[in-house]
Amino acid sequence: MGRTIAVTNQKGGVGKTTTSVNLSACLAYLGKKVLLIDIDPQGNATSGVGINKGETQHCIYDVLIDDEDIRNVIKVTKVENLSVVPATISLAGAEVELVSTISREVRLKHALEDVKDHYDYVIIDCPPSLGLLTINALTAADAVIIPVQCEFYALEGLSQLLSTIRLVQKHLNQELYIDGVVLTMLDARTNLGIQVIEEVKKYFQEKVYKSIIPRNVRLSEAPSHGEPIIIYDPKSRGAEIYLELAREVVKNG
Ligand SMILES: Nc1ncnc2c1ncn2[C@@H]1O[C@H](COP(=O)(O)OP(=O)(O)OP(=O)(O)O)[C@@H](O)[C@H]1O
Ligand SMILES: [Mg+2]
Repeated sequence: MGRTIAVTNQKGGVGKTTTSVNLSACLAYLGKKVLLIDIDPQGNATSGVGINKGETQHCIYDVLIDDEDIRNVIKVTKVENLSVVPATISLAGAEVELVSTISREVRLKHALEDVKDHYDYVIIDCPPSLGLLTINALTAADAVIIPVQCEFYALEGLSQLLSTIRLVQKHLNQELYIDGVVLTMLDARTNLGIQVIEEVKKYFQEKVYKSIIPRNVRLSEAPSHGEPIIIYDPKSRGAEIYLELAREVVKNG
């Protein structure tokens, strides 16, 4: 049976999308069948795997709000084994529209029931908020990956995220667990980065992945070419480290 993993942190710009796209592509590279779900109205994961948002008719919005069959929304990507459920700007309205919708927290979970078992991994790229879109992701997921940026305010907001996860566990998804915390954008030249690593390890202990993602220019360039790093520059440090992370995730189950 496949595993569904939500990549989440309500803090903006910590590496959620970079991790979702590249972890998905690396899992696919390892021979796993992967479905990447973009549930962020910014649609960065969608364009990050080479899907043109302007030419996308249906997106995750139609699934969540209009009960469109998710199978009609899935698109194949140029990465073998990797498909995507795209997001477009129309999703921006969903957060408000969901409020008055029946079973508003379980819409994604129900939509995935038909397709989940066709994939080894379903990876969900969450928006930078703890609203209903993220709640849908946490309710549909088996596990959570939390990217934490190696910078001064790294731990800020994490207690709010953890209490949201606990609330979801209590009321919506008892089985939800944290697969791991991934440290991102490490600048190894600074002491600050090392301090943050120690602090995060003290807090999350063995939940911190051994693969720590360094700042890598190739990782920041790849999205503008619509390619995950494993395609854009497979020999780069960014590709190596996301492949290592993918192996850790596979080892976890
Ligand atoms: N390891 C890295 N090295 C260099 N640049 C990176 C790295 N990880 C992410 N970036 C860049 O940092 C920016 C933010 O990353 P990303 O979009 O993945 O964060 P996010 O958490 O998804 O943001 P948002 O909260 O807006 O969805 C992007 O421009 C991305 O290209
Ligand atoms: Mg993002």
